[in-house]
Amino acid sequence: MKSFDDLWVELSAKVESGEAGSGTVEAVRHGVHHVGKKVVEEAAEAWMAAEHESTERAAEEISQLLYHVQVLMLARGISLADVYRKL
Ligand SMILES: N=c1c2ncn([C@@H]3O[C@H](COP(=O)(O)OP(=O)(O)OP(=O)(O)O)[C@@H](O)[C@H]3O)c2ncn1[C@@H]1O[C@H](COP(=O)(O)O)[C@@H](O)[C@H]1O
Repeated sequence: MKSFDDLWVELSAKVESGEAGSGTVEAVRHGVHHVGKKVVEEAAEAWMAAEHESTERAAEEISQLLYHVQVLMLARGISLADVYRKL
C-alpha cells in the first residue's frame, strides 16, 4: 500500500529525471492551467462518488484527486514542506 508521501517521492523523482513514458511528466509539461483543470474535474468526480457511490468508488476517486493535487504542486514548483507549513 502506497502513502501520500510515498507517491510524492515517486512523482518527484519521475519529474526530476523527465522519465520517458510517464503520464506525470507529460502532465507537468502541459503546465499549471492543464493540470488545474484536471484537479477540478477530479474534485467533482470525488464529490459525486462520495454522494452517490460506494465507499470503494469514492476512495478511488479521492485517490485520483490526491494524485492530481500532487501533479499540480509539481507543475507549480510547490513542495510538500510548503504545504505542510500551512496545515
Ligand atoms: N496514482 C496515479 C493516478 N491516479 C490517477 N491517474 C491518472 O488520472 C487519470 C484519471 O482517470 P479518469 O478516469 O478520471 O480520467 P480519464 O478520462 O480516464 O483519463 P484522461 O482522459 O483524463 O487522461 C488516469 O487515467 C491516470 O492517467 C494516475 N496516474 C498515475 N498514478 C500513479 O502515479 C505514479 C506515476 O505514474 P506515471 O507518471 O504514469 O509513471 C504511479 O505509481 C501511478 O500508479
